[in-house]
Amino acid sequence: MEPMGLQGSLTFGLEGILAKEIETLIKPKISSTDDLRTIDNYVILKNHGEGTSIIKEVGDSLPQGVAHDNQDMENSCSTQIIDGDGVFNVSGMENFLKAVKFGECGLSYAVVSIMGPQSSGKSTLLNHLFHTKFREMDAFRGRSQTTKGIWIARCVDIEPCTIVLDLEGSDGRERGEDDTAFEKQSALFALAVSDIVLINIWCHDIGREHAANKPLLKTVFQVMMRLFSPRKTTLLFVIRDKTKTPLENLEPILREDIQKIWDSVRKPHEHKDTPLSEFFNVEVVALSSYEEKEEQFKEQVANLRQRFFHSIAPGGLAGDRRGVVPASGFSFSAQQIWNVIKENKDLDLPAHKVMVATVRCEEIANEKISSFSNKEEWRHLEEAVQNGIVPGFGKKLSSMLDDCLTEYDMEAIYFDDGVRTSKRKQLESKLLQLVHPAYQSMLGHLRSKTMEDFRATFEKALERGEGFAAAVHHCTQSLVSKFDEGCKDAAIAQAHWNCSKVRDKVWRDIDAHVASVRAAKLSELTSFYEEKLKKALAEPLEALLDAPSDDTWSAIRRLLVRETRTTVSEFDSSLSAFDIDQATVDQLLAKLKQYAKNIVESKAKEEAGRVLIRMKDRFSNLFSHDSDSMPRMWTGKEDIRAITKSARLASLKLLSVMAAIRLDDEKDSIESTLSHAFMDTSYSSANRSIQLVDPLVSSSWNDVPANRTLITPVQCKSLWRQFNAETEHIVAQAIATQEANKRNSNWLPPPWAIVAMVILGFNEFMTLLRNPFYVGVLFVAFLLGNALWVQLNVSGELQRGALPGLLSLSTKFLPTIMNILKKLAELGEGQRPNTREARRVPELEADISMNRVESSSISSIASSEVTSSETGVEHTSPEKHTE
Ligand SMILES: Nc1nc2c(ncn2[C@@H]2O[C@H](COP(=O)(O)OP(=O)(O)OP(=O)(O)O)[C@@H](O)[C@H]2O)c(=O)[nH]1
Repeated sequence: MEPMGLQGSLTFGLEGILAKEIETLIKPKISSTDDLRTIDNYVILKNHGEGTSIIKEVGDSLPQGVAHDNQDMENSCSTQIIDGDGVFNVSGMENFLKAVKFGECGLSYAVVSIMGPQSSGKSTLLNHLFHTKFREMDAFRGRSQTTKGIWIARCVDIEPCTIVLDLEGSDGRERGEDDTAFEKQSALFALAVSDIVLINIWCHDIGREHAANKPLLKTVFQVMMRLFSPRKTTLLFVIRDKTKTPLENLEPILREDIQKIWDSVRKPHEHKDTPLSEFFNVEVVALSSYEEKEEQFKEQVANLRQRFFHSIAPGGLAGDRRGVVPASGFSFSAQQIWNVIKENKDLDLPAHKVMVATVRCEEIANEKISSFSNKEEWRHLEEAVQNGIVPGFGKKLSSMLDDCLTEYDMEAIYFDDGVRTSKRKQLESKLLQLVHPAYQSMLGHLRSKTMEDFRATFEKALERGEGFAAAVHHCTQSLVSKFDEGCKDAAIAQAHWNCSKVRDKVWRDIDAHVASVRAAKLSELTSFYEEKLKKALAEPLEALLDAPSDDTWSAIRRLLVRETRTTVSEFDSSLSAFDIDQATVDQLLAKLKQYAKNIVESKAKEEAGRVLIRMKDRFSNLFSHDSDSMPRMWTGKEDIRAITKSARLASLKLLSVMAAIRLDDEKDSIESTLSHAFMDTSYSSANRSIQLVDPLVSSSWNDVPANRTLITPVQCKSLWRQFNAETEHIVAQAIATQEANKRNSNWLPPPWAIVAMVILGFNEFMTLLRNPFYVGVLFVAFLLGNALWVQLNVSGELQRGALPGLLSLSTKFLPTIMNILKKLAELGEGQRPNTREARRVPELEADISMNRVESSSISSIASSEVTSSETGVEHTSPEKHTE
């Protein structure tokens, strides 16, 4: 089955012999598309009976010729690299080199080229010598030019890899004497790139004055002078159609011809005396005619072929070659050489070599960068490092970079040392530039992880109760050393990057965090001690300011100093755990001290706002109670004026105490000013008329600064006025009560009633006086009445008022009567024992006389009684009484 579309691809663009060949040779042999495959840009027809063939170059114009090969495609294929118009086929050249895997050869390759007159059997020789398939002229068509431009092919089965250039034949008419002639350009090109140059000459031309090969040789030698540094090329003269004259005879003649041509060539000054051997190794070989003695020809060619094996080894055909361009740079080198030749410039091969090395190393380096960035392993690593810390980051990346650099080294190994090294450095730096963001993100992760860990560890350490400074030190040390380890792990061997900047940032982060925690803790601590101080001061202060006196401010000062000292000392010792500088400590302590003062001041201000109530309370208290804190009874004996004055004085003192804050123990004249103004009546009245000199008409005290003033003079004045107004009614009430009591306590009838009673009751009075019984009864009644008066405290009770006095007396009357009767009864009882005692005296005397009689009989009992008395038992024994 003939594949659809294949027909088109085979015939498309094919022309001339090629089309004919395909039509006749290939097409009939294609049975399936399986016969087609591609190598790089070539469509290959395989296994069609005569080997493998390139049938089309994909995406490029069809080459002008395609060779058929009996071997595998990789072994040989021919390509036109420079066409007849001198255009370099760049893609053709590169595709060819790729197809024959030339780039992998390093320096282990040889380049052979062939020059010679047109139709002198060059292609025939190459095809037999190297098993290439250059197009040969059809012998039956006659001699005409078949090879146009320069063709390239790989010599089959020759090691090392040898490629051969087939040059367009010289036309024998010395076309173009100038350097721009294609013949000279191609000869220079062949000399510049080849290690061995075959020069085809007809045997019959040897020794002839006008031989066809003479212009060619002249050209070769002339252009050789344009190479600054010759490559020591081997010129292998191939004598074609040798006659019966032996080579031994021909060779000297030929060498003589060559020498003559060499001598005749105009040389630059520096090469004036340079021998031919300095530039060339001249070898000569003779071959029989291919047309007439084909077998001999083949045999001789086969022998010659042997000389191309290992031609670059010392002693080989190209053993002396110099300045070889590495195979991977060959294509570029050839292109550049051709460009220089086309521009008609001299060829500086060493400089050219450096240039090739520069370009090729650059290309290799770029390839390596691009292959590195597309590498799966690198992509994974780059992605992973975006998300977090990658353990072994440095090691992995270093190894990847190392691999990349090693690949570069391997590919660029044959290029100029200096160039290679400098390009390697560039490659390394570009690679490092490429991986630097990943390294930075790795450090970034390390930094944030370190900070995260530090926060957690530090918090735990503080929770455990570790001292602040100690916790900071230990956590910082451990985490910074962890960070350092992380940096070491992330370090890229090729980079020698310094992570000290990030390390500094970590330190700064830690410092900032520590500072913020320290500030929070200090604020907590300060609040704690402030609260403590507040608690310690508030209640005593309230108590002190509740009852202001002369001693109030000194007591407050003592309280303030004591509590401040205690709290500040505790605060100071707590601060020592924070390891902060002394200036800050002093500042904090000063702040706490100031806070204590502020508490006092604010409390004092608060109390100063209530001063009027306090003054009134104090006045009311002092006015209504006596010195024993007993409520006053306004009986009439009290000096209300004096009491009022004293109470006002006390209230005035309270006002003067509360008028200013006195924490500095400085004396002031507030009290004297106030008492002078309010209590000194003469002063007050005098000044009422001279308002201008009133010291209280001012918003500040003379000797007290404004910040310590709680109540200004003018406020004092207003307060005092209000105080007087609001306490006046108390005094008035007291005076009224006193008057009322005075009236109530006067119980005697008026004098006129007493006189009337005396006059009218004189007779009854006299009657009573004349009757002794009445006198006795009256006396007893007086005594009883007097006792009752005293017991009932009638006068005292009545002082409280008539009705309450009578009520009180009525309740006390009966118990008092009972009390009096009881006392009288007890009095009676108390006199009775004396009577009994009197009666007991004669009885005792009788007993004593009786006891004297019985004394002897009871002496024994007495002794026992004495014993008992010695034991300390107190009693009244008969013997004691006897004694
Ligand atoms: N007399 C003689 N003719 C030969 C020899 N080898 C080849 N030929 C013939 O010379 C003719 C030209 O052969 P090619 O190999 O095409 O010659 P060429 O030098 O490559 O030709 P151009 O590429 O056109 O310069 C052909 O007809 C060959 O048969 C030889 O050794 N002696």
